Amino acid sequence: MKKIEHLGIAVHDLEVSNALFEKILGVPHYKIEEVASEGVKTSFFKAGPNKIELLQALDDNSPVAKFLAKRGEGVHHIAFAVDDIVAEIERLTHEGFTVLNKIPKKGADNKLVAFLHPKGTNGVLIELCQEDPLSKLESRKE
Ligand SMILES: CC[C@H](C(=O)O)C(=O)SCCNC(=O)CCNC(=O)[C@H](O)C(C)(C)COP(=O)(O)OP(=O)(O)OC[C@H]1O[C@@H](n2cnc3c(N)ncnc32)[C@H](O)[C@@H]1OP(=O)(O)O
Ligand SMILES: [Co+2]
Repeated sequence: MKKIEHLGIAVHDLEVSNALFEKILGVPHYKIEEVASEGVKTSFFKAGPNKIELLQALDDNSPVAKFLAKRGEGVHHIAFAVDDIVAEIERLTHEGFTVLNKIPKKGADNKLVAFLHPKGTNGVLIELCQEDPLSKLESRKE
């Protein structure tokens, strides 16, 4: 694990929470992105070298909707940056952690992501994030 890549915070209303976190952090969000495959709409802030990801559920089937219904708004996950997400998935699986998706999936902000079940991580949902090499190619095409 290289560093904390972002802190994910589940919110009911992205617009309301964008305004709140702009006040808290003193900077505007730099990106809003929907990740339909995860059932989330995200908003990103930079706080110095750190990143905050606000997450609103797109529908009731979203994992964030279930989290909000059960626990309300709050810290949802911690994401770590990794150089090689496939190797990390293999390493953590070998260590006995439950990796929720053995194949990395497309995340927000040009990342490939995977998640560890919180049951095996002291109740903290852990996300692994690797820069998506394809996103560099896509940005060159633009
Ligand atoms: C990818 C876009 C973006 C990015 O950064 O790129 C994201 O970060 S998307 C984030 C949203 N996506 C996910 O969270 C995917 C991984 N999460 C899941 O697969 C589920 O949420 C899962 C498996 C963690 C829980 O789903 P389940 O259907 O089992 O819900 P339950 O309410 O029954 O939960 C079971 C058990 O886990 C506890 N739980 C659930 N969510 C969390 C959480 N975020 N942090 C800590 N603990 C969590 C829940 O309380 C239940 O425990 P119990 O003791 O039984 O109450
Ligand atoms: Co995240």
